[in-house]
Amino acid sequence: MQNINPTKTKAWQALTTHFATMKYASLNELFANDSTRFQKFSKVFGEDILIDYSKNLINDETLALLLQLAQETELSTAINAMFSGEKINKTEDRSVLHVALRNRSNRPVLVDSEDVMPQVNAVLAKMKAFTTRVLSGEWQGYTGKSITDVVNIGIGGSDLGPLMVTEALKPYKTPLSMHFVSNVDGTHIVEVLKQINPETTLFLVASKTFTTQETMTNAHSARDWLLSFAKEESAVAKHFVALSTNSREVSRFGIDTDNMFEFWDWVGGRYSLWSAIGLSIALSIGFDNFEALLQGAHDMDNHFKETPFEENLPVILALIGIWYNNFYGCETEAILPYDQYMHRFSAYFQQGNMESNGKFVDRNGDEVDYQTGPIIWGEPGTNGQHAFYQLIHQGTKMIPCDFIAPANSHNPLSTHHEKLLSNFFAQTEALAFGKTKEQVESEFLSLGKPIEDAAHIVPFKVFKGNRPTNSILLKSVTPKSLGALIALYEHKIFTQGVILNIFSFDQWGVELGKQLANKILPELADDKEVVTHDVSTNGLINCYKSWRL
Ligand SMILES: O=P(O)(O)OC[C@H]1O[C@H](O)[C@H](O)[C@@H](O)[C@@H]1O
Repeated sequence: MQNINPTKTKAWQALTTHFATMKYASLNELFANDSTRFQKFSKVFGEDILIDYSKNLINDETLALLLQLAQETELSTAINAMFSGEKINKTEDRSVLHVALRNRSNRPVLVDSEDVMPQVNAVLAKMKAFTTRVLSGEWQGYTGKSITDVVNIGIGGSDLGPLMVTEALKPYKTPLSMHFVSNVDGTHIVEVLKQINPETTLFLVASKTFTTQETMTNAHSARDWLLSFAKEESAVAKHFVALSTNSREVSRFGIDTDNMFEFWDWVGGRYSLWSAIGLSIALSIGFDNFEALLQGAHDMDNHFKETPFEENLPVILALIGIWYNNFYGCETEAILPYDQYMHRFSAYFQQGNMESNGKFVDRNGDEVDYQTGPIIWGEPGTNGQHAFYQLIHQGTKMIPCDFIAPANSHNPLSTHHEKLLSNFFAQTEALAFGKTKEQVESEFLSLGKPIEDAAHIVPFKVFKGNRPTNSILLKSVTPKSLGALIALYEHKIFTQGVILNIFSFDQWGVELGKQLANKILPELADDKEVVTHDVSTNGLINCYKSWRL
């Protein structure tokens, strides 16, 4: 795989020239001039996900040039390298194989000449057996009672994925009550402990490294809490399991490695919900549904691996993202699910995307002179409409948005879903086509008001439109369709990382803060004035010391 600077490709130069015209393009005109635009720029995945990317500031030439960019930056080679287990995470010397975790075809996947599928399947079998024991009531706590509550203790990828999926798939809930503790702020665990009974609670300590400060602190507090009731160290084995790659640290914590569900260094934290880290998902929705989630992702993996780029959905979405990020200069992208159950979806991909592609050094180790990953944000609709959509519609920044909605609600209550979807359809229409001065004026006239009386207000009611969106309509949110949707976004991020010539699977950017916090922590142990930092940091620490009770 070569490390190609995308800005030095022929396609990039051609895109720069093309952009000089396209920056004046109008969605109104693009639609008016091509009645086949929806057919051309939308695709159905499987039979239950429609992706409409026609409301983007693109034409045939834009896509052709972007596809050429993917060719010139050797995207196919990179895709093959990932799927075949090459160590494409070069800065950590690791393969990137979350796709192996959901490889339902069991095609061999080699890491250092060894097929990883037997290990993957063994852990899945262990997760299945465990889930069955917990759900059947056979797994019992220290007083012989069955489990009613599960607390996942983890942070980052060991929290966001399982939390997002268990929320998104709540309609498939087993009787177990799920809780998630991530923040080292004691409030998080204290509030969860108030809701649970030590005799019937199972703690899943979810940490790839098993050294993460927040998770270890919360896990120790949970263990102390349990032992304050159970009194016997042996209770720990009945109430704690570990999801990790680090068996040594798991044993040191006091969890029997029989109660450990293993995964491997070739699973990135933010791509780990498919691994043992997904145990909370399996307990929350049952193992068959967890397998359906894997299947959905596997179907998307096959699509990504085998489909020509011009039909390849993750590739198309990635290229459109690059068009806005690197040519229009858009700094952010919003993900807006019109599904209350998916309320953590944008938070999940905030980590997925920003931790993967928020890099300023390219694969040669040189500083880039172009934009890398965008800022990802979002909230569920229609709440966002009543909060920040004003700026999306009439602000001075272009914010490409993904609108996601299910055609069928799990809660078809009176007209709620039609109302929700009418907003979903209306918003992308309004963003694309806007409302002209003439339209505003004719609205006044139709109310019988003289236009002179309204003139002062007209400019404020104009919507310039031309604001790009993708619409993703799912038949319904099921384990399988959600699996495919998550994998779609994962591969979009991968594609952008390859084209932008950065390493998407490390996260060195989180280290410095951790390092400094480790230095500061012992300085907080006493009341002595701190003078070892810059004056601002010293001032803050010393003020804290003087205020603390
Ligand atoms: O699973 P763990 O090893 O506890 O790591 C939890 C998280 O911490 C780190 O700071 C990384 O930025 C994340 O990618 C990771 O998911």
